[in-house]
Amino acid sequence: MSRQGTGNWSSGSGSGSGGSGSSQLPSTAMSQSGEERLVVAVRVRPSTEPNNNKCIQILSDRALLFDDGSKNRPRKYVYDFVFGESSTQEEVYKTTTAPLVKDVLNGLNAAVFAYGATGAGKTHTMLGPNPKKAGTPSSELPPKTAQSNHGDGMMVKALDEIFQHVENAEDSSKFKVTISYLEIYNELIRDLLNPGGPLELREDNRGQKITVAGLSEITTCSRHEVIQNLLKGNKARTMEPTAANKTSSRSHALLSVTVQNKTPLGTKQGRLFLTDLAGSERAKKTKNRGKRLQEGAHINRSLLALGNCINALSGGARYVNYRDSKLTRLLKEALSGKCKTVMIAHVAPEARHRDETKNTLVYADRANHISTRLQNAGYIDETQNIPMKHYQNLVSELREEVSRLRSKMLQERPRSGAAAAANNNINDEKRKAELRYLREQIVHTFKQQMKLRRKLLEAESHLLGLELDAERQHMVISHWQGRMGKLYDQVNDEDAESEGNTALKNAWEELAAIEKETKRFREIRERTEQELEMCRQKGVQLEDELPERISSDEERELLALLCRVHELEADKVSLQAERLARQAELRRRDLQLLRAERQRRLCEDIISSQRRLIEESQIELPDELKELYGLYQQEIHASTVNSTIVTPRNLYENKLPPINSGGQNSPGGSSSSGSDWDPSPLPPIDPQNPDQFAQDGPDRLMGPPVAPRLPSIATGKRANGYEHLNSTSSEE
Ligand SMILES: Nc1ncnc2c1ncn2[C@@H]1O[C@H](COP(=O)(O)OP(=O)(O)OP(=O)(O)O)[C@@H](O)[C@H]1O
Repeated sequence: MSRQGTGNWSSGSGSGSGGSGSSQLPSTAMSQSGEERLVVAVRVRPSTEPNNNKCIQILSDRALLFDDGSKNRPRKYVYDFVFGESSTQEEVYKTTTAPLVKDVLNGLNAAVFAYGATGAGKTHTMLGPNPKKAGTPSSELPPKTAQSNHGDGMMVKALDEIFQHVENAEDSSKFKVTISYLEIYNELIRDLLNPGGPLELREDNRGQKITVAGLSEITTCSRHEVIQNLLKGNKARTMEPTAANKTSSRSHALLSVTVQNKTPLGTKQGRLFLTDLAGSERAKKTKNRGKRLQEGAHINRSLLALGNCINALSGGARYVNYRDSKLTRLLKEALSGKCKTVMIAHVAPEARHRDETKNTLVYADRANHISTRLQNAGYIDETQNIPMKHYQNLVSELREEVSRLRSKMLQERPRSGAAAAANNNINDEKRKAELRYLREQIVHTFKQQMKLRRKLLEAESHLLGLELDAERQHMVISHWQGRMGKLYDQVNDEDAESEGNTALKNAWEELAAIEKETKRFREIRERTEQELEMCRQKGVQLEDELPERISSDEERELLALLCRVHELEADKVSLQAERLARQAELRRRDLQLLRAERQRRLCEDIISSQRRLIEESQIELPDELKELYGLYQQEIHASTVNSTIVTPRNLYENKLPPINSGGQNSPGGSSSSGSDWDPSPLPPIDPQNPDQFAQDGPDRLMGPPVAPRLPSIATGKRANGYEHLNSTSSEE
């Protein structure tokens, strides 16, 4: 067993793809277009009341009736699956989680999360009955003596199946299974495998890769060990008795299982996220006070953030705010389409719980409308910072082709009748013409292949550019929406005249155009890939005809020529990829700079305001603060001393650097405390223009919205040389 202190929560390149894997999920969940709906199951826990006063009636394995207690007719709800009170853990597992486990073993990502009001049965489904008190689950026993593991929850069952698969594999040493297990309690992340202080959530500057700093990851080949750890983690989880549930989970628990499998093509990686959410609750009903009440508030807030994301996603919103809680940040990948996701909503059947039950059913109904486009299954990408996988694939394809041709060259082929005859009569005109024709055909196919490869690369690079443009517009939107206290909302036309609204409106429009363009180029890429595949097959077919028609030496010569062409092409693609990677990196850094600049401006804004407050209130500065101002002064001094050209402005800045962006104060300009450091050690501010910074502040920086670097897309064409990619034909 090994522990690592990394805790990379997002999946890296091991991304999901629809289609493969023997999914048992309903056909409605997967459409022909590759769009995938979030699968929603509803489980009704057994009633705890002897009377038969229930608000739920099961109609079928997909539908139920809900009676809201009013005079209205009971409402019918339809989901992907409905599990009644007598449903077993095994049934729930087989239908919801087992298909995902198969996908994970195939290198895809998948997630299951249990949702519902407190006491509705989430923990029972995910962990089994009484997980805190659980002694030895049956699954912990060696397989042959296991009597029954019917009670185990989805987590144990999934781990069990994964390890069974590994044990049954021809070479189990090629597999690596890693788990991490955390809880979010009162918006703090705790490691359940190695309990200690709260852990920090980090994300890369593109907001794509989420990591939990210091989270332990346990890598093991032993099923026994991993389940032991899971049980240990469950015991460490925060659970307290409440009026609503004797063993109420007061935290969200997130288990991540990563399976790596070494294959001849590289290491496949799939990841399964299993989440037991804390239950939503009503303070009145749970009678919670003090600490319990505070916990409840945190739980509800994060579930509200999750609900907002579900609403936004189900309504087809283009921008979804995952940032409102740690839970949504960690579940971003599960919700946003990078993996197959199943939500198991839990409800209590008793009439007295009808309000909570209704909320859950409506929530689940909304979630049922979320559809996403899954990404292809992936291999671990060593250069995760640069999305150049496509180029690497192309280069390795070409190299594979070279080695295939080489081995063909070395093969001793039996001379066919035609070839032998050819050797006997070297001047046979007909044979020569035939050979010429064949050669031309082969060369033509290879030329075509090269052309298609180039087209693919161009489309890929254009898509990369669009991705960065979209990122830029998202930054503008999040900036203005945050600034104006709005979330997810599109701009209302009525108040569109303010600067912020104009910036937002433009950014949304720009984003819509970028999305349209992205869709178009994805289609182009898909078509080109298909054409390339057809072309490749044609080439192979022509090569196979060679031995029938020409002599061994001629064949070798031709194959050697093709090898050379491929080698040159592979080198060229490598260089091209490197150049594009650098370009992409530069553009990404541009974005980082913009973001850093925005933060810097905000900091300066804060410092200036505080500074004004200090001076106006004539507060004596603490020594540490004086020291910090001194350092700040030195920093600016150093940067101006390093500047080679001395201008009146940096001469002035040497002496008295303004705290804000500088340059606006006239040399020797007045500060509220005088024109020099004495008596105040503080840099001057301009009392004539207190809003000077506000004018030059981050709003200015973020708006007017930053236009994409690529030429305008409003015309439907980008004047950057990509128009030709619209053509679907691979003809010259
Ligand atoms: N399907 C089921 N079969 C048998 N017992 C169940 C089932 N579902 C729930 N229970 C029992 O109901 C009680 C409450 O369930 P559980 O603790 O799983 O709810 P929960 O939704 O996780 O609540 P909380 O959000 O407060 O943690 C437990 O005693 C549990 O054993």
